[in-house]
Amino acid sequence: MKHKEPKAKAGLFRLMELAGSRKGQLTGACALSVLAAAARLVPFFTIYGLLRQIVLHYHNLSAIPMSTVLWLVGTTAVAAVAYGGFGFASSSLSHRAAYNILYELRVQLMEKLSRLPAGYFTGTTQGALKKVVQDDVEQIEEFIAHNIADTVSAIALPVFTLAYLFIMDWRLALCTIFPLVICIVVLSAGLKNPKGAKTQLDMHETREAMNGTIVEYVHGMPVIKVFNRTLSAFGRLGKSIDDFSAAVKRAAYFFAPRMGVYFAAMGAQLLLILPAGLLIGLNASSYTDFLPLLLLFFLVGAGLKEPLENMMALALSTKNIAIGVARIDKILAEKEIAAPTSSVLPQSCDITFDHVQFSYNEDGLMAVNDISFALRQNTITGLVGPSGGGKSTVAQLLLRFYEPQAGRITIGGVDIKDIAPGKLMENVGYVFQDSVLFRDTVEGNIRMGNSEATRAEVEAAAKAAAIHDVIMALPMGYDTVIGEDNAYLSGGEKQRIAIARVFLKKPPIILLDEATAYADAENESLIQEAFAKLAEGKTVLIIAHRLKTIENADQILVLDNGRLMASGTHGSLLASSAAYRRMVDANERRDTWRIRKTLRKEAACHA
Ligand SMILES: Nc1ncnc2c1ncn2[C@@H]1O[C@H](COP(=O)(O)OP(=O)(O)OP(=O)(O)O)[C@@H](O)[C@H]1O
Repeated sequence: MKHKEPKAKAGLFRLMELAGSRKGQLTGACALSVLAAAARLVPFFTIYGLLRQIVLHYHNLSAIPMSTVLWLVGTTAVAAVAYGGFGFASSSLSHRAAYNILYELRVQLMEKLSRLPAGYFTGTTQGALKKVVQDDVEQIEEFIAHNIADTVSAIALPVFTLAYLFIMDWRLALCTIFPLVICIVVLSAGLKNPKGAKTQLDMHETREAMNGTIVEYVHGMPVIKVFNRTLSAFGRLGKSIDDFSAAVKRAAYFFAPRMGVYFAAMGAQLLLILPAGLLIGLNASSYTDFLPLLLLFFLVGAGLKEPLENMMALALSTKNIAIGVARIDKILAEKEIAAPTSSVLPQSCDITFDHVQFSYNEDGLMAVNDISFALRQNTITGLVGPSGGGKSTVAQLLLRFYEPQAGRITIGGVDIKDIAPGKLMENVGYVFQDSVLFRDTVEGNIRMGNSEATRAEVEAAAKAAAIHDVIMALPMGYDTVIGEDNAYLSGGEKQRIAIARVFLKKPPIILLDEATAYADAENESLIQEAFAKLAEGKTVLIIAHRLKTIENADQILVLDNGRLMASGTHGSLLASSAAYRRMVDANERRDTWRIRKTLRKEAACHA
C-alpha cells in the first residue's frame, strides 16, 4: 500500500502547532473567556426577570417579593464580578501564552538562521527576514494575546444565547437568527469568492510593497536630496501608493454591496421580531408572560450584533496571520548547512580548490568556473581580477557561505564539508570589505573575535590593528557604545576594528578583502601595516584591489569571469600573463590619475 504523507497544516492549525507547549495555557484562556461570555449574558436574563415582575405586579409594584428582587440584583452583581474576574484571568493567561510563544518562535527562527549558510543573507533576504522575525511574529503575538480567546467567546456567546432564546420561544428565536444567517452567508461568500479573496490578497501585497518602498525612500533620503529629487520624482514610491489605493478601491467596490446587505440584515433583526412578536402576542394566553418575553428578544437580539461583528473582523485578521505563519514556515524549511556525520580535524592549513564550480542562480551562469589551485600553509596568496571576476565568491566558498555545485575544497586534505561548521570558523578569520559593527561597546565589538579574551588582550589586538589611539580618544574609551554618545567611526576605522577582531581570534587561516573605499593615504598605510602584521605566520588569501599590496605575495591568482586565467609570482606573471600586465598598467594609471585643469574649466556653475 502506498504510504500517504501527512498533510502539512496551514493557517490557524499550524499556528496551534507552533504554539506547542503553550496549548494548555491557551485552552485555559479560551475556557475562561467562555465563562466570561456566559457571565456577560446573565444581566440580560436578570433584567428580563425584573421586567417580568414589574409586568406581573404593574398595578401594585410593592407586591413584588423583595427576596426575588434581591436575588436578581445579587445575581447581576455576582455576574458582573465574575465577568471581570474571568475576563482578567483569561487575558492574563492568553498574554502569558502569547509572550512565551513570541519568545519561543523568535528563538526558533534565530536558531534556524544561525544554521543557514551565510550566503542566504543577501540584501533582499535580510529585508524579508526582518519583516518575518519582527512584524509577523509580533502580529501572531497580538493575535494570540487578544483574538484567540475572543474568537472562542464570540462563537460561544451567540451559541449560548440562541440556545436559550430557542428554549424561550422558537418562533421569535427564528426571527432573531434569520437575518444573522443572511449576514454570515453574504460576508463569508464574499470572502470565499475568488474575486473577493483576490482583492484582499492584492490589498495585502500592495500595502507591503508600499511599506517597503517608503522604508527605501527614507533610507535613501541623502541620495534623493543630493540629486534634488522630490517625492513626485521618486516614481516607484508614487506608483506603490497608487497601486495600494487602487487595490483598496477594488476591495471597497467588491465588498460595498455585500456590506450593505450585511448592515441592512443586521437592522432587519428587530424589524422582524416586532411584527412576529405582535402576531404571537395576539394569540398569547397570558399578556404578562408575553410582554417580558418580547422585551427579552429586543434586548438580547440587539446584543448578538457585537460578537458577530467581532467574528467577521477575526475572519479577516486570520487571513493575515495565515500569510505570516506561511512565511515563518518558509524560513523554517530553508536548507541548512549539512552537518558532517563524522567531524575530522585538519592536520595542516594547506588549502586546495579542486575543479570547483559554483553558480548563484539556476540560470547556469558560473560565478566560479572549474577552478583548481592550492594555497600552501603559511604562505600569502593574492587574488586579483576585474570586478565581478569571482574573487569574493572564492573566499565565501572557502567559508562555506555557499556549497559548490561541483568539485571540492579541502583544508589539510579534509573536505570542508567534513569539518564541523564551528571548527571551520575557528580556523578561518575573514575581514570583510564592509565591516559591520554592532551597537555595543568598542570592547564588545572587538571581543566578538574571542569572548574569553581579557581586557589586556583586547587592547593588545587593538594596538596591533592600529586602532588603540582612536579608541582612547572616544568619550568612554573601550566602554564607548558605538553609535551612541556621539561616538562614530569612519569606514577605515571600522575596518581596523574588524582587523582587531581577527587579531584576537588568532585563526591560522586568514581571508582579507581589501577595501578601496577608505583609501586615504594615512588610513591605507595603517591598514596595510595591520594586514602585514596579521599575516605573519598564517595562511593568507588577500583579495587585492591595489596590486601593490600583493607584489611580494608567494603566489598571485588572476581570476576573470569566474575562471583562473593565470597564477604565479608578481615577476613571473609580468613575464607570462598579458591579462596581469594589463591590470598592473591600469593600476599604475589609476595611481597617477589627476583631475585635469581643462576639466575644472569646463565645470562652470549652472546659473
Ligand atoms: N549574492 C549574489 N547573487 C547572485 N549573483 C551574485 C551574488 N554575488 C555575486 N554575484 C555575481 O557573481 C559574479 C562574481 O561576483 P564576485 O562578487 O565574486 O566578484 P568579485 O571579483 O569579488 O567582484 P568585486 O571586485 O567587484 O568585489 C558576478 O557576476 C556577480 O554579479
